[in-house]
Amino acid sequence: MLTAHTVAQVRAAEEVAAADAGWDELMRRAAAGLAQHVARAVPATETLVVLVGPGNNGGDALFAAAHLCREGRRVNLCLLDEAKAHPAGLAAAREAGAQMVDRPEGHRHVVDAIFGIGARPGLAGTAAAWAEWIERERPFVVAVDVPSGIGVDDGRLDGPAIRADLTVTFATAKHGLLLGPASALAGRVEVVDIGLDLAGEPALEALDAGDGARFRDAIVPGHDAHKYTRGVLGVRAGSPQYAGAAHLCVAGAQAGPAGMIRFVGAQDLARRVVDRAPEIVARRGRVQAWVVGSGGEDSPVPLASALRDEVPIVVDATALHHLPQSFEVDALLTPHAGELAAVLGVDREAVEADPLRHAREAAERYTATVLLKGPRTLVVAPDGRTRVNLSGTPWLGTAGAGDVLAGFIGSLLATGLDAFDAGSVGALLHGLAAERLRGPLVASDVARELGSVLHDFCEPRRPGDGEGERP
Ligand SMILES: NC(=O)C1=CN([C@@H]2O[C@H](COP(=O)(O)OP(=O)(O)OC[C@H]3O[C@@H](n4cnc5c(N)ncnc54)[C@H](OP(=O)(O)O)[C@@H]3O)[C@@H](O)[C@H]2O)[C@@H](O)CC1
Ligand SMILES: [K+]
Repeated sequence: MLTAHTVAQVRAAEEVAAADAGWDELMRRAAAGLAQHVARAVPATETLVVLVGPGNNGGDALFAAAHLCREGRRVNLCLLDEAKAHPAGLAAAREAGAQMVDRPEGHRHVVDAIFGIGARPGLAGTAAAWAEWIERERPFVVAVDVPSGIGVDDGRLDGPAIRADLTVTFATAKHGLLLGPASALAGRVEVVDIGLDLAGEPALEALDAGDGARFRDAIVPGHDAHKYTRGVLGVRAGSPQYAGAAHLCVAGAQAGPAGMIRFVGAQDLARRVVDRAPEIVARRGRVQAWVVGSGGEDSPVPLASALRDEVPIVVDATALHHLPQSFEVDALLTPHAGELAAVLGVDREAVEADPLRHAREAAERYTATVLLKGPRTLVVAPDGRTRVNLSGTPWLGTAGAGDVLAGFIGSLLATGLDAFDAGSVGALLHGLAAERLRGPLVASDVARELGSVLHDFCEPRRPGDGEGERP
């Protein structure tokens, strides 16, 4: 799992660590970690150019340059302002053999240490010209801590910024590496431990494929499990106009861990669902969770009726039009930006400009977890805990993908995960399924892939497992 914190949180933790270890030691750790990552990512035969700004971000990179020179690498330095470059770092890099150059042009490998967490968004002057050169020539770029020029805390872009292939960030990721338009400039994110203690601080989290162990016990059936102990999911989705949504929501649910699915809907639709998926029980009865709304009729009845069961619920699509004032069960709302805008009575553009704030507002207002779909899906609990989903590809922007997601999350909910975990695990695996399929893809493909993605998440191969044991 990747975690991200705000600049204020990082600064406060740095003060504490520096009081103990000293500022020079923190920079030494940052530089050593940075040098290691650069050495791994860039072939030893290539000449690097380091773009050095006026602050400690430049200092980190200058000490890293000294490391790399001592390992026999060729490193050139391009200073934004020689008078302001970190003096000790500059001396160390030059003594180790780094050469000064006037411009980065001609290099294919770049270290961006213009600005770090001390920066305002947007680059100007020479730094902006460097960003434009990178945009044009697309050398391989390693950003130090953050790509220079991004809004570090909000992921905002306000003018030119550096586009990186790899960001080597210190202590924790920063919000702008995971959220908003800036997140598209971060590339792969690697975290270097410099000894800051952020353990008690609320964090923005991003689950990854390696996090299955913490959910395995809740998801994988034990040896004595039967269909009812695994959880029963009720699905109330689809309508005469959107019969496909019922099939896709059910397909997503069937890929999940619940033991049984009940489908509730008009007789004709229910018959068609059972024709395609004979495992489905088209009869009311007890359920451990509900999914309501995907492609469903636009009426208050389905949600109100499901809420009477007092079990956790996924509220999707048309059901979002009929929200109660506040939820008393563990609820997950799954809007996209337009739907969330309608829920909050604001413009879609406002939600797109600041998705996190709006998702938090809705979560608090309705006492529900909000899963805001988008290029970086957010999952926000009513108490403010927040996860961002980093998996997926743009091919996932396809009709019916949301119906599959709602069904799949419903199944996770029925099996016992809470809305926050079910939403974030569901979004992660849905995205991983799309990554495996590459593209173009359709929503049914995603539903078919999800079962095996869930299996690998919960029971990854261990070293020593025979190849080819599993299909
Ligand atoms: N503290 C620590 O212990 C550790 C810190 N570490 C490292 O330090 C980094 C933070 O360093 P930092 O605070 O010196 O800020 P940094 O981003 O390098 O530069 C700020 C300078 O840039 C200027 N400036 C900003 N924006 C601008 C703009 N748009 N256009 C033009 N100028 C702009 C700004 O000017 P000012 O706003 O003050 O006028 C100021 O002079 C952090 O990211 C990490 O890499 C690690 O070593 C671990 C230990
Ligand atoms: K940087």
